[in-house]
Amino acid sequence: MIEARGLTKTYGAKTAVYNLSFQVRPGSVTGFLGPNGAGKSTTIRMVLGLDAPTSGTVTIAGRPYRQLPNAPRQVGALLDAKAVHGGRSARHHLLCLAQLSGIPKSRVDEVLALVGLQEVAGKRSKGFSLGMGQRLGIAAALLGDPQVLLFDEPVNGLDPEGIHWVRNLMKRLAAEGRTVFVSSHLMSEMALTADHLIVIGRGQLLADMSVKEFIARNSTAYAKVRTPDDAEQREKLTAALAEAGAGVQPEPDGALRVTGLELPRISDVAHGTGVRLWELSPHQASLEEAYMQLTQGAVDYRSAQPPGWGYGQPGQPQPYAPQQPYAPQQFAPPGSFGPPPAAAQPQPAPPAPAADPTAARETEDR
Ligand SMILES: Nc1ncnc2c1ncn2[C@@H]1O[C@H](COP(=O)(O)OP(=O)(O)OP(=O)(O)O)[C@@H](O)[C@H]1O
Repeated sequence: MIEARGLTKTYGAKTAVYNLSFQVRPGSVTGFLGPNGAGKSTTIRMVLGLDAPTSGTVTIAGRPYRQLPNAPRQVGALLDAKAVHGGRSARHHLLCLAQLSGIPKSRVDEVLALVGLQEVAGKRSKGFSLGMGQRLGIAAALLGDPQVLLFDEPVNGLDPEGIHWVRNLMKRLAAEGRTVFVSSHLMSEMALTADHLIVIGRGQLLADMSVKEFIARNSTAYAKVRTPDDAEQREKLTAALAEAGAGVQPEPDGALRVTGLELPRISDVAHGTGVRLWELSPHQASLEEAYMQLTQGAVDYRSAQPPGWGYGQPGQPQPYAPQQPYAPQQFAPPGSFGPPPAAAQPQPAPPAPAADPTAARETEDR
């Protein structure tokens, strides 16, 4: 198990991670999510003893990484797949690592086979594609047959077959009772791979719960209602639904997104106003939508998108919206067809978040 308690890391005036406490348990895949600059890599580096916490602790099996006896056989990590001596072959690279950690040579061919690199094992890794480099990094992480595995963006650069392979590998490792901690930006992939999520924003914990609970808490179920293609009918129904207490938003495809009323009630209202329905279907947000909802106030870098794009309410401008203060653990109650989660209430400001995303990184500890 990995356990962080009050983990904090500052670089000069910059607080990268603040008071983070969580546990990563064996037997499941735990996804580690957060917008760019949230502090994921810094956290992983502290778990691995590569950065020292400013305060707080993080342990693996009860000890800080640096105090673990024979750490490479207990903990495997993929951090930066490019951090390989390009002049060495894949086999040579793994042999060097094995030798340094007292791992038998025979294990090298085992992991090469496991990641599907046997045929190119004698080739210099500088000629490797991004995907092959990722596989080599994963092979290195598995070398010591460790119980605890950390993967920072493991599917980066992999093709669909590779992504599928990594997904199954993570699940298999967890099913063997290992602790698997994976950071990723690919929500759709995390939804398929992870059992549990730890989400951070601006260095602070936003959520620590199962994927299912995360989606239920951070998204609002809604009904999609489609009338015949007739503006008058649609307006009539919109007015009647609003009068019955529903929230109604037009969707880009002409349908209506209705919250706050159960499906039978929507049907009754439509019937009462004499509007025919061509569609009345329940919808639940995806992990990606739930994640966007939760982290919208914790992103440092936001790109311009046309209004109506993404999960926000159609018509409300997304681009250049002022950053909302975010409220860790503030959720709309789970439930069907409720109103959209209330905007996060202002919280005490997190300590010294980066105001200027273009500010140069300090190089301390790197
Ligand atoms: N050595 C350093 N010196 C100064 N600031 C740093 C250093 N390392 C990280 N930071 C800052 O700490 C914050 C967290 O960075 P970190 O790389 O941990 O985020 P991340 O969640 O891994 O981001 P990404 O998803 O973009 O990889 C960022 O604002 C980053 O600029």
